[in-house]
Amino acid sequence: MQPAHNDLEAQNARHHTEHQQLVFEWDRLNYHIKDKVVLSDVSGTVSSGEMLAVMGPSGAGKSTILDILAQRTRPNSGKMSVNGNETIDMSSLGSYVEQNEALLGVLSVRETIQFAARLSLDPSTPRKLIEERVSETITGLGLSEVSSNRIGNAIQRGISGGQKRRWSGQPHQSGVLLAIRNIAVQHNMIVIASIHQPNWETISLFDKLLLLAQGKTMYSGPVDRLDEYLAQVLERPVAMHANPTDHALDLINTDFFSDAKEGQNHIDELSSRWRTRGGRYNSVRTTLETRPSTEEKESTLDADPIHVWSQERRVAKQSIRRAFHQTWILIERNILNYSRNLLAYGVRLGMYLGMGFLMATVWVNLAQTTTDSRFIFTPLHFLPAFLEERQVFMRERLNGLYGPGAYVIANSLCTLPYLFVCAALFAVLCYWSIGLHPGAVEFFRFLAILFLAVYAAESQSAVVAAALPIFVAALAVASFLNGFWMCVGGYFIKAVNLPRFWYFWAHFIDYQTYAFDLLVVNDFRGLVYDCQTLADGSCHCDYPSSLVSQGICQVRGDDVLNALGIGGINSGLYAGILLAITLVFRILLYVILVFKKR
Ligand SMILES: Nc1ncnc2c1ncn2[C@@H]1O[C@H](COP(=O)(O)OP(=O)(O)OP(=O)(O)O)[C@@H](O)[C@H]1O
Repeated sequence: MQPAHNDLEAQNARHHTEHQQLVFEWDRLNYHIKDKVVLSDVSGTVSSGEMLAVMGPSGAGKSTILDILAQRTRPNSGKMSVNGNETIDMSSLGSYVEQNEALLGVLSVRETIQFAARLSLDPSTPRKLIEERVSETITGLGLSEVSSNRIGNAIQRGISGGQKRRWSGQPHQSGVLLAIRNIAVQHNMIVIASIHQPNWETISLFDKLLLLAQGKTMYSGPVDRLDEYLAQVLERPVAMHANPTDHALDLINTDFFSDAKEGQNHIDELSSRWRTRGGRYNSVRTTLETRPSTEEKESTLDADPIHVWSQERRVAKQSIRRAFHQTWILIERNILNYSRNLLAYGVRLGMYLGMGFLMATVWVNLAQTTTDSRFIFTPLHFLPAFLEERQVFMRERLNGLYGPGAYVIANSLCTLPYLFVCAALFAVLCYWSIGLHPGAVEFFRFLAILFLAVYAAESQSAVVAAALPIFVAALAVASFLNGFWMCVGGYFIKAVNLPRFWYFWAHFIDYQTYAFDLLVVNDFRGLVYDCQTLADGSCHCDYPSSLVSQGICQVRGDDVLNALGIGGINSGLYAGILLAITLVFRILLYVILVFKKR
């Protein structure tokens, strides 16, 4: 659904595709992982408007064959083609729906489908046409009544599990499948689904069946000829009123064989029967062997709408205009997501407010009596929301909707205003009650530094979660990094006293170093603090004071800064370095997402 450098041509091509008969074939696909044979010589075919069910016991290779057909996994050998054309980009032609489909819980059903349609269609597609498509899909899936309900997530309840499956197209119920079947027939689409233990009503909605066991083909052909195959070839006729697929699944299940070797022999025997006598059930045409020569192919290729469409979509994927368009749609979607997402921003805002309140009340007037002011940046609450967003990105990227560039730009931009609001509320709550520098310029500088530091911290968390998409693992690494940066940033030990090994590298790549130093300089420069007058009348300051020798029992802020070794820092340079570190995190995020496919 994604044309093109020439939009009109591309839409024509798409129109053709919808009304053209497609034949998707795969021939002798083999796949192994090390010595383990996962798929062995699996062939099959399915045409437009048809539904194919992939079935088999656990570990049969169902997920693997789907991954191969969707070009998410490369087979070790074998061929795949659409209308005889092997140079097909499946992500441009189809979509892949996984069992636990990642959706943004705070969007409504209609919004979710709308964004998916806008992301996949060409920028020039009229809004009216998109709305028509969206309405058709909602009606087709029987979701009209709940179309304005939210999908729901761990915190906010939304549509029911069954309705969610209907939207994501998980074929567990015959009602869902009937809806999918209607859409497939109406739009001349091919549907391939892995399905467990269907009843006869459900399986009869499928036209074809691919039955696998231990990676081998047990049957591949029309559903309504399965009982014939079982009776005539395997000599195991189906009992009257029994479900042929249940019978076939029982036959190929080796779980209850006492001996693994015996089970293996049983499957080998069934597989050999299929190889020798199954040909007439499997209607794989021989196009993969008798396809035209290269010259013939080239001359017919241009006229082939599949080829044209696929080419157009490939060009479209690279077009700058399309990239901008998609980035904009993602920004719109993020704004909706963040503004409604209690998990993503409600909790985080609450945390910043709580921290601000705590500092304001616990450390009240702290700065007037002592000369220590430190803030800790804990970006861990950012992880769950980022992981949800990342999952959605991975699915949409694998389906060819957009790339990591659009995602990272949209995420980086949309995070800014929300973090700014969090930082501003935090600053307003605690700045004056702690008794930080009373100047207005210093307040705004404080806010700017805090905002930059929080953004850097969140960017670091995004890098960690992008590389390690498991919540507890990301949490552990991000917590470790936070502790690490605190150690080398000069939080526990004055930076100048750090062991040289840590000081000369870790200290200077630590974003907290620059944030803390900037905050401390902002707070101390230009102020004078009272020191303690002891019982014997002598003056005690926490830091060496240039004023005590002049008979004044006070310490200048600049004396404190000199004692901390940061009296002479260039604030502009430090802010620049903080920005540069954040930029490096954002680039790293992009690079990780380019290479990480799941
Ligand atoms: N990355 C991998 N490393 C090792 N073995 C693997 C890997 N991926 C799959 N396999 C093996 O390949 C076989 C087929 O796996 P696949 O996930 O395709 O089966 P399945 O039919 O989808 O199973 P299930 O119904 O249980 O999900 C299994 O025996 C599995 O253990």
